[in-house]
Amino acid sequence: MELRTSPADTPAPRTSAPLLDVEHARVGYELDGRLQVAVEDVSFAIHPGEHVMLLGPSGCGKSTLLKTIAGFIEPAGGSIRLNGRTDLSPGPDRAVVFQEFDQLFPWFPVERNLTYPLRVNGRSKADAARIAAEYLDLMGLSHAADRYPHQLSGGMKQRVAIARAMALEPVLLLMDEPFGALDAQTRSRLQRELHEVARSAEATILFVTHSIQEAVYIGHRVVVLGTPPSTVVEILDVAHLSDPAAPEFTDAMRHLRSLLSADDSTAESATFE
Ligand SMILES: Nc1ncnc2c1ncn2[C@@H]1O[C@H](COP(=O)(O)OP(=O)(O)OP(=O)(O)O)[C@@H](O)[C@H]1O
Repeated sequence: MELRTSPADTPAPRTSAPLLDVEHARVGYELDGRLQVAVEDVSFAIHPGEHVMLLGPSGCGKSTLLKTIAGFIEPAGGSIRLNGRTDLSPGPDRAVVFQEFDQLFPWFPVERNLTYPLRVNGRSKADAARIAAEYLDLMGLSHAADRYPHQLSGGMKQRVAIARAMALEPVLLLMDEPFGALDAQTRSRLQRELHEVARSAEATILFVTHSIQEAVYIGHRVVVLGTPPSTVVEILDVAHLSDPAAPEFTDAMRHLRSLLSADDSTAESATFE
């Protein structure tokens, strides 16, 4: 099988202009007055409607990159442009879904968890209620609209967090291992749901994962990062792969596993599903 790859800093050509353009990004943390570099040199682009997966060993800087794109961290070098703009202070144009189950407002029922950020961002009461109902329905949560977060399973909480983020209709949805804390069965159900919902809503997504299977299933492209301080090892086109039973799907997984294990000598974790 021929795998479609693109050189690390020249993403496959697309007809539209990139929504997000990351060029030679360098990111680190100040410790004792010195910059500890987590991400050395990373370049990739995301076009409207694409789902780009960040895959790499533990500690290689996936979350750091995602937080930089969210505007929580200033890059130390290179450039990150969103719709041509380099001012990336945090805003509702980039909604973030995290791994933790406690990201919902515990004192609000599910419906209010969705309407509250919509109201804060200027939507009228009627609009917020209509949009919340639409996204709760999309994520199969209409029956749980009046429940409080503590009355939900872990999988339901993550579905609410995804519905809330999508309801903001961000230009870019940032997901940091949103299914990482779920049991295997719930995780594959949510992967299927996200696969369907994100494609039908034409959402543009940057998704951090440890799971090779998840990367190939949900992604259009997989950006593989190496050991820290990270650079891009390869960008793999997997847009045509959505059937986990297909031999091409297994071939892509095998290829990614070999890339990751070849680059895994100093990684904190060597396990990739
Ligand atoms: N707030 C912080 N202050 C200082 N160093 C940090 C901070 N957050 C992360 N780091 C360091 O930056 C590096 C990259 O961490 P990051 O969490 O981005 O990696 P990751 O690839 O997302 O890891 P994992 O897959 O285990 O979640 C690590 O060495 C980590 O210890």
